[in-house]
Amino acid sequence: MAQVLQKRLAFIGAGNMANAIIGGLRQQGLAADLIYASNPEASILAELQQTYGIHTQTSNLEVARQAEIWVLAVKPQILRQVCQELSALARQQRPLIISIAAGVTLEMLGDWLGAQDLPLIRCMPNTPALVGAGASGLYANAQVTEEEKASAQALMQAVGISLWVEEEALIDAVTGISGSGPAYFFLAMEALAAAGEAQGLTPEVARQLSLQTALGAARMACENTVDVAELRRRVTSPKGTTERAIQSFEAAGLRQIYQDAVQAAVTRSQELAQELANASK
Ligand SMILES: NC(=O)C1=CN([C@@H]2O[C@H](COP(=O)(O)OP(=O)(O)OC[C@H]3O[C@@H](n4cnc5c(N)ncnc54)[C@H](O)[C@@H]3O)[C@@H](O)[C@H]2O)C=CC1
Ligand SMILES: O=C(O)[C@@H]1CCC=N1
Repeated sequence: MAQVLQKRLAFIGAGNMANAIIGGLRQQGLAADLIYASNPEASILAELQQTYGIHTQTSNLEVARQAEIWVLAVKPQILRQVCQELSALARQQRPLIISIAAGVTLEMLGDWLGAQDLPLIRCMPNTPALVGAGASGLYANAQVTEEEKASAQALMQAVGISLWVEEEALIDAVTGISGSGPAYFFLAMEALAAAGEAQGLTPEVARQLSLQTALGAARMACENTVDVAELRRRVTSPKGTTERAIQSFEAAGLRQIYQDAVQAAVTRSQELAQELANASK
């Protein structure tokens, strides 16, 4: 973090994910003065400015001009236009450019920015960054220096864990596991609460029991040195209630359901790359 504290950050696109990272950085004590964000919607910027005290502008160029690190946080389908808008400045200013867009390859980014020799990082974060519990995967091109890698690592570590992958294609796997992953756990919490309601609990009691159980299980899994499968076994008394529930999950093919769901997300990430490449032709 010490290194990033010296750097000015520009978030180009200030939606859900940028918000989560900015919120996490502010909670970690990063000075508001070092953070800039742009978005076409003035109302979004006003809220960000009010909540976090950061610099905001509707102009991407003005915000980018201020910063040494750019975080490209627009939807994949808009990123080409944004890169083209910033390309001359990128070549002149040579910031470290971090894209968090799903499915957008470093080669596409280089094409859209008009130069393949810019320092570019592909990063796949997730929204729990907002509460300092994010998980990010990172991949850098050959132009990124060790110092810049350390800055990107420190930036993402300020809001959670941050891991480098060895091949760019593995960012699609990261997207399928942790980028989209919070939604899988939210769905599990919704489903467990709904099952509680079906058993006669009030919605509020079912919701609280579901959420607290998810929190407790996640904390035990992360804070304990014991493997999660062993933690599961410790809940599962022989001939008891959990055993029946786990048998029901296994019979329904839950493990395969996870494999299929992650594969669907990874395939979509690859498809996005293909669609964006076709649209660039
Ligand atoms: N939401 C998530 O959980 C995650 C999202 N991502 C990636 O982050 C990126 C942003 O996703 P979200 O924040 O969910 O989307 P979002 O739609 O909430 O945010 C994008 C923002 O960009 C703004 N925008 C539109 N055109 C613009 C332009 N020309 N210049 C600047 N800003 C512009 C929009 O007004 C919007 O506020 C996507 O590429 C997505 O793949 C990555 C990991 C997780
Ligand atoms: O759903 C999406 O496409 C983005 C990328 C990962 C999480 N949200």
